[in-house]
Order: sequence, then structure tokens, then C-alpha cells
Amino acid sequence: MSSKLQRAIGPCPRRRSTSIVEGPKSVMATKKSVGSLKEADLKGKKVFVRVDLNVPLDDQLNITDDTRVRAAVPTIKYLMGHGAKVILSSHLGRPKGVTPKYSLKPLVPRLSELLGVKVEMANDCIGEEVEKMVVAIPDGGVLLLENVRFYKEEEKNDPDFAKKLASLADVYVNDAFGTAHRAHASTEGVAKYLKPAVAGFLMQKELDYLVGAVANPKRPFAAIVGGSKVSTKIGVIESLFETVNVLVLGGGMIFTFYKAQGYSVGSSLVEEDKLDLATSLLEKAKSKGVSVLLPTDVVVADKFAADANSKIVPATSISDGWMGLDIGPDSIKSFSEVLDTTQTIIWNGPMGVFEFEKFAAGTEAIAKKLAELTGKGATTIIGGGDSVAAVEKAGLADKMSHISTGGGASLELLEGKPLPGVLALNDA
Ligand SMILES: Nc1ncnc2c1ncn2[C@@H]1O[C@H](COP(=O)(O)OP(=O)(O)OP(=O)(O)O)[C@@H](O)[C@H]1O
Ligand SMILES: O=C(O)[C@H](O)COP(=O)(O)O
Repeated sequence: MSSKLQRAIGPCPRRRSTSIVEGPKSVMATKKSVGSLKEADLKGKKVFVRVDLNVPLDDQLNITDDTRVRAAVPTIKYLMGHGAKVILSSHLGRPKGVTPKYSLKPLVPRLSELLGVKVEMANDCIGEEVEKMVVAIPDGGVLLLENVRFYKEEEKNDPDFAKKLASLADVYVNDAFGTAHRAHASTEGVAKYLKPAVAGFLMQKELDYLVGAVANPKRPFAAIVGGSKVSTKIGVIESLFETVNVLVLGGGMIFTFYKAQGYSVGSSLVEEDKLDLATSLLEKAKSKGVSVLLPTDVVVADKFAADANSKIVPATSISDGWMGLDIGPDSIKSFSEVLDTTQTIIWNGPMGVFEFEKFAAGTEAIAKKLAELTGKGATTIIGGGDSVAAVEKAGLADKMSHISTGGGASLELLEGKPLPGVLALNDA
């Protein structure tokens, strides 16, 4: 095989039919058809809305990325417009007890601005004071409860705590896709005590793309999986084997695959205990008829730092003392050529250490390619977490078909794990 060519294991992309009924494990594990907000009677009703306002804050408590706040707006505006009394609940961070730096107060100005109303804020999420504030919400008004994780009962999914949350409202709406993989009191438990319990618009959109498009994709269907470690992506890779035609691998995980094949990887990131697994994953791909593409060239560095010396070398012969931190230009070219032939692409995990400018080219090039293909009619789905950060950094977020607000949740969904926050909702 020429070093100019991608290392392709398995045959070329081929068409396969996958129906929702016969679909892969990932489709069967969670349901796509959940009760809709549009069917609920909302006028004058107290609606408990679980949103995911777990956003990054800087040291001055400024929001550094408001994507999740903006994503929560359509559901809240719909509820306001239909005369509901909106009770917003979220977590922020992973506090152990009441912790001021994890208060949701810094969210109030941005929420008020986006919703065009003064959002009221409670100092707690249950109790008498909160109950009084709920009674005072006008039709179409919005009350934000304090961080629900200030109570340890939240993460324990304590039934009494869930009942207390439920007692505040008449209707439950879960729009917190980012937290749908957690069986917590506000994401799962509360749904047992409030009927109807329905999905918000963001939740529905995430499920439509991540379950719908993946179950029934326009083909050829490619998955691009990158990021640092194979170990965190085994489940998703194996699950995608059931449905994709092409699997493109990048990021730090590729060196475990190369080392497993006996190539020299220098001091690149390698998970020594996953070498056999890497070999068996490639064999499995072959048996499933999935084409696996690994980079042929990489950008290597003499240290893990933004100002490291760098050079481009074949991916299969990295000298001692050098580590691969990005895919190289030949790989970008051949990955792009293959992606050009595909109709649906899901991307999870960056191609390199995109946080360092010198090693961001591979990730940026893939982001640009996906933006271009979206413009030509392909469906492009960015699976959350660092890939989303990279697409945002490249200013291309609005050029993709769907950007998931859930890193962990989207991975678990693609891995075929059930999402408790979705399963708890009423069927459609
Ligand atoms: N060649 C590499 N060597 C070391 N680290 C790498 C390399 N390529 C990418 N990374 C790092 O991988 C990290 C992301 O990996 P991770 O496995 O956490 O992906 P992820 O966050 O799960 O992706 P996503 O969130 O998009 O699902 C980034 O911080 C990036 O710097
Ligand atoms: O950011 C996330 O992935 C969600 O908000 C869930 O947060 P958690 O991982 O702390 O449960």
C-alpha cells in the first residue's frame, strides 16, 4: 500500500439498508418517540422544566460559552407564549453541598436577555420560600431554581426529593439532553410523579439527529472518531460498526492502533493495555464490512507544548523522542476525498491537540470539510464535547446540520446505552 494512500482496512463503502425496527443497538436502547410538549395543556399550568445550564464560567463567573443557554430558549419561549408558569431547574458543576461558586445566579442576566423577560431566581430548589415564589409566577413568567445538585439527594435520585421537586408543578418537561444519561431526581425521578412528562424541543431535536439520522442515514455513512484515548471510545466505535460504511480515526488514539501493528510511534500517546483490543477492533471492522481509515502522515512534536518543534512524518515511523499531535496534510487530503463521497457524517473527538495552534490544522480542516459538505446537502452531526469546542473555535458551528449539546449523553446514546432521562418520559 502506498504511503500516500490511506490505510484502508476492509472493502469500499457499500450501501446497506437499516430500518428503525431492525436498527442497530444504539437505536433500540433509547426511544425516539417521546411525548411532545405540543400535546400538553399549558395555559396557567406550573411547568417544571429540567434544562442543562451546566455552562463554563470564568473566575469572575462570566459565561464563556452560552451554547446551552441559547439551546434552552425555544422550549422556554414556547411555554411562555402558551401562558405557562415556567419553573427552570438545572445543575451546574459537581458541587458537594451548597457551594457559592456553583450557584446558578450568574445565568440570570443572560437568560433574561435571551427570553426578553426578567427571570426571577430562587435561593433554593425546594422548600417554603420556593413554593411562595412559584405561586407568584405570572402566566408566561419564569423562575429559575438554585442548583439542584446542592442537595446530595439529586444525584442519588432520592424519591422523597423527587416528590418535593414534583410538588412544585403540574407538568414535567425534560429539555436537558446533556444530562439525560444521568438517572437523577430532576432528570428521571421527578417524571414518576408528574403527568404529563414530556420532552422539550431541544431533547427532541437531539434524539431526531442522534437516533433518527444514525439509525436511518443517507448513505454512504461515515463516522469520524478522534480524541485522546481508545478506551473512552471503544463502546461508540463498536456500536458504529453496526451501521457506518466508513470509520475515520484520528487523534491520540491512532497510536495504539499503530503500535498494535508493530509500527514505531515514538513517545506518542499509547494505551499499552489496549493493544489487543485495537487489533480486534480492526478485525471486527473487516468482518462487518466497514472501511477503516487511519492517517498516513502525522505532525510530530518534540514535547507536549504549544511552542514545541514540529515536523511532518509518516504515521508509521515516528522516531524516539517525538510524539504525534495532529494528522498531517496527506491524511487531511485523503480523509477529505473519502468524506466527499459520503452523505451522512457523525464526528466525535478532535483529530489532534487543537488547543495548540500548531496542532489544530487537522481538526480545523475536518471542520471546514464538514461545513462544505453540509452546504452540498450532506447531514453532519457533531457529537458534543471537544469536537463542538473545535467547531466553535473555527467559527463553523452554524454550518453543521446538528451540534449536540451533550458530550457524555451523545456518546452514551451512540454506544447504545439507554438514556434514563428519555426513558422516564411518556411515550408519544
Ligand atoms: N495526538 C494526540 N495526542 C494527545 N492528545 C490528543 C491528541 N489528539 C487529540 N488529543 C486530545 O484529545 C482531547 C479530546 O479527547 P477526548 O477523548 O476527551 O475527546 P472528547 O472530549 O471525548 O471528544 P468529544 O468530546 O468531541 O466527544 C483534546 O483535549 C485533544 O487535545
Ligand atoms: O456537561 C455535562 O456533560 C452534563 O451537564 C452532565 O454533567 P455531569 O457529567 O456532571 O453529570
